[in-house]
Amino acid sequence: MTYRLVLLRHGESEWNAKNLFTGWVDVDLTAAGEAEARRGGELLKSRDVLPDVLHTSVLRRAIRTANITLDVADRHWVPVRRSWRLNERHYGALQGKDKKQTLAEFGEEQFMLWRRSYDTPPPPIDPGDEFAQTGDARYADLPPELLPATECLKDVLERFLPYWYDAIVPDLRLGRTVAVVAHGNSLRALVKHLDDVSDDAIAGLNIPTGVPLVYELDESLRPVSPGGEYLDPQAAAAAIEAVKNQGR
Ligand SMILES: O=C(O)[C@H](O)COP(=O)(O)O
Repeated sequence: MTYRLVLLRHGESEWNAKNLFTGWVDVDLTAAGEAEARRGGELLKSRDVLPDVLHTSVLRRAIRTANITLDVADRHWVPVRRSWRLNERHYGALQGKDKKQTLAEFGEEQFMLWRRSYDTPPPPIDPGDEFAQTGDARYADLPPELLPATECLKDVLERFLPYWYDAIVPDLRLGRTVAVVAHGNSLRALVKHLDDVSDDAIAGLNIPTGVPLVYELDESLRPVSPGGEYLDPQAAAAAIEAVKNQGR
């Protein structure tokens, strides 16, 4: 038996369009991002990849992408579960900063370390910063030690995996087609786990906005085809290049 998993990064957000580091700042989709979400739903419907359950983060750009995509695929009625554990990587003191300016100020090596390395987090955000999540109601029940001030990708994987094993895997084992609608870096963390990508090689992996990535998983929940299959490979390749070159 194989298990079907659909990964989808939210559509273009307002801060993606402005080239700002976003992290846990709760920005909305742009009109283009909404159109990407609709296209994602059309692709799922046309390829008969129909989610039976969906897991997403507690951030608007992912939640709205999930709602639009499900609606277009006529799957608006399936259960949706939300967790902070699927949030984008917390970008620390870089939240709200311009990517181009950050590259110019700190140079290529530091920029790439903060943006794409496995275990180098950006500087922590000050709790009083306008882009910090201090007092955010959605994290009120979170033990303080779990609320990040910054994260590297390793941190994201460590807080994602409990949800993967406790919430997503049981849905897969029931034979359900499971959609995970999340963020560029939380999905990079999951892909690293699924495809066993090395700590060095993960720096070269980028996830496009709005293009469904379908994995068929074997009994050990390992991909039958490493890397999965984008339902629109051409759109995915173009969007991946755009993500890779952000800030340049
Ligand atoms: O949080 C952000 O800034 C974006 O969603 C992801 O940004 P990145 O592709 O620069 O990591």
